[in-house]
Amino acid sequence: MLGRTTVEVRADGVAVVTINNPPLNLLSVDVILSLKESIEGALIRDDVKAIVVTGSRGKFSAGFDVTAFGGSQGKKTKMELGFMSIQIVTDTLEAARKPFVAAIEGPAFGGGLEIALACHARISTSSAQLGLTELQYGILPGLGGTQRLPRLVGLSKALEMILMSKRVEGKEARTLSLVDAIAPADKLLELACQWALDIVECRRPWMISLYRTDKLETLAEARAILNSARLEVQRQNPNVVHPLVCIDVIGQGIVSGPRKALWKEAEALQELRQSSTCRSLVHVFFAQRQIIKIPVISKMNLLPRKIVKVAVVGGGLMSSEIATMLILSNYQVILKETNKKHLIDAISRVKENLQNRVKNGRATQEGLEKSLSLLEGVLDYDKFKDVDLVIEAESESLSLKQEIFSNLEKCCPLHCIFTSNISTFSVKLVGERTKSQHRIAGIHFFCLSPVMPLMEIVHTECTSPQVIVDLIDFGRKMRKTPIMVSDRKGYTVNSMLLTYLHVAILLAERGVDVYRIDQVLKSFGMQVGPFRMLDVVGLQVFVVISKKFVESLPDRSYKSQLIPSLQQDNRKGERSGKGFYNYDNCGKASPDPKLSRYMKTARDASNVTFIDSELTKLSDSEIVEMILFPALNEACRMISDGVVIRSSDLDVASVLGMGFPAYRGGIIYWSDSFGSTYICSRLEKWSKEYGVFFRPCDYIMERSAKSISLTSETRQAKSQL
Ligand SMILES: C[C@H](O)CC(=O)SCCNC(=O)CCNC(=O)[C@H](O)C(C)(C)COP(=O)(O)OP(=O)(O)OC[C@H]1O[C@@H](n2cnc3c(N)ncnc32)[C@H](O)[C@@H]1OP(=O)(O)O
Repeated sequence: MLGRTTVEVRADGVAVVTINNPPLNLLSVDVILSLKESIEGALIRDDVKAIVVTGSRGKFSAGFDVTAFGGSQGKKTKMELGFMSIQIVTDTLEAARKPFVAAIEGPAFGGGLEIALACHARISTSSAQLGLTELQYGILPGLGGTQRLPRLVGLSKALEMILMSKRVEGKEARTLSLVDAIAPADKLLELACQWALDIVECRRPWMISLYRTDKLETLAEARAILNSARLEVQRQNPNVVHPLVCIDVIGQGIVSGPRKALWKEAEALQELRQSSTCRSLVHVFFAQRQIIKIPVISKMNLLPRKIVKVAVVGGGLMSSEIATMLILSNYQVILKETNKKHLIDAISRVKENLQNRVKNGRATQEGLEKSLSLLEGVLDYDKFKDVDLVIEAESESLSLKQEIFSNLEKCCPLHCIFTSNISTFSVKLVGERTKSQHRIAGIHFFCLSPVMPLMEIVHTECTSPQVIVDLIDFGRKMRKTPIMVSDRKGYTVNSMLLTYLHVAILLAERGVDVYRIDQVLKSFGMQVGPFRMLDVVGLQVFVVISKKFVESLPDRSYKSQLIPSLQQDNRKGERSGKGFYNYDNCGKASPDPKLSRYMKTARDASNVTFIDSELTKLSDSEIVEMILFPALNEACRMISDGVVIRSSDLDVASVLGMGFPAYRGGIIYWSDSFGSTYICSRLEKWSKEYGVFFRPCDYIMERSAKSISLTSETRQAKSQL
């Protein structure tokens, strides 16, 4: 269907071409063809002196509809190479004999921003969002962005923005010279039209981004910058090619001229959009958008209630981290402890967290003071009468938690939501002694929560839809991705993670080198290997969470003395300077040759009398399978138990909560590259050799028997939502 742009010619001779494909004005071949038609129409009209391009309803354009990318779907929109980028954007728009100005409000991402880059000037609002986000989908900017952005903001900045899919706000874009002026939303169109007329009257320069050189570094500098960018992406992401391809295309423009490079960009886009990396990343993108959709509740059209004041109960490490996140998200926070010294310690930790942000340039001293002014420490419940949300983060004692919830019911207003930052108990059990079950839920921030983008919302069968809507909104305001899980003793995403860590310990105890395991998993694409992860999380935290897991699910966990033996020697992980690795003053990790000593102690304690030569001979891919299939097994249990709403939620959870590589699509999606039969047979084999820990769950066995993939939704999930 064509006709996704409109044209209005104003009395002053400016034609306003509006991209009109709500809600986000996404681009498609049809929209681009309609844009071409509108532009050509305006160019041949004698009464049109200049053209302003904008988007309808306060949104410039969020770029191409990414469903057009990735494998077979991508082929549907295959068209003549370079048609959109060269024929339309470059030769029709940028080369036009009338000036074009982009008026940008809201999102201008990917192809949307690329259209704006080809205009002769750009005006935006200060809160507009601009970015070339294509690499996040395994492709590269395909409408000339690889050539125009470096020419507008300089090569270094452009590389940073493109390689990291970085989004900037209008005001930052102005300082980068990405936009020429900032205007308030209600004056944006007026200023853009005036600017366009000023270009006609030669009062402002007519800039063609593609041929600008004033911001480009010298050739020698450019080569050095490109080389270091190549090394960095190879170091960070050795398994994907699209960042390197993108750097090459940018480099070609600088060395051989932008026109030639536009062709190379078009060719590269054509190829990359059909890659499995693109398919996986597009899957993760949509899975992430799906995750907050709860079919039953969506139909109720409930609006989230405003949460202003949040109380955090408990003064431990986790509480300080939660309080820090809350004040950084501008919530008023009460931090409650029972003991004055603990309260002072907790507040000091919050201050320390904030000071670290100032030290590493992520916040200013003024910002620190503003954040701290939102925090109040208390020793009783007097100030709880107007809190909207309580997050209980006390130590893992059921009776203590139950007592706190009973007190909350007495001291908080009726609308207040009670949550527990739970990891090992059922939320229902925690709230059992109250009559407020409808407003009780779990919120699970993960270890190292300020950097972990995942937040679990644990609902019971009594949690009200309104509370769920409120908590999803709360999570998003905290810039977390909320995943809804049903009450299952807290072992949701953690059960995947713990299984992953337990099997790594099992292999290490039976002779596979710890550092090899880490290196293999890192090469596979995990953010960090399991042992490095244990050090980062802290061995004590692992022991506390793991203990309950082992107690409740002895068949699905592996008991080892490895970690206790390290702890006995004061090796507690990165924070203590030693764990599985040694850490220098800058936190750099290096392997420790003395580790074998602890291995021996652990082996003796577990009665593992010999090093398993079969295991020491495992290939890299076998190590990956042996460590990740049990986690996948756990994920499948969650699907069949209805803990999550849909299997793709666990793909997101594995990426954001475990550090699973997004370019493999998440743990369930990845399983399709093996098939259920292979996975089941491997688990069965290991189960015979190394114990029930590896036994495949019914879900995998059933699917294997029928040769059905683990991702296909043949059975209605049993989620309560
Ligand atoms: C050739 C070119 O160089 C290639 C490109 O242009 S690649 C595309 C670049 N564009 C992007 O990266 C933008 C991605 N989108 C976003 O970041 C966010 O959607 C946004 C910040 C623009 C808006 O966020 P928000 O208001 O929260 O809305 P959000 O829920 O994310 O999106 C609304 C709907 O649009 C969909 N959507 C958003 N961007 C989309 C895209 N680029 N393609 C397809 N669908 C998209 C979402 O899936 C969602 O669909 P649903 O309602 O059916 O679930």
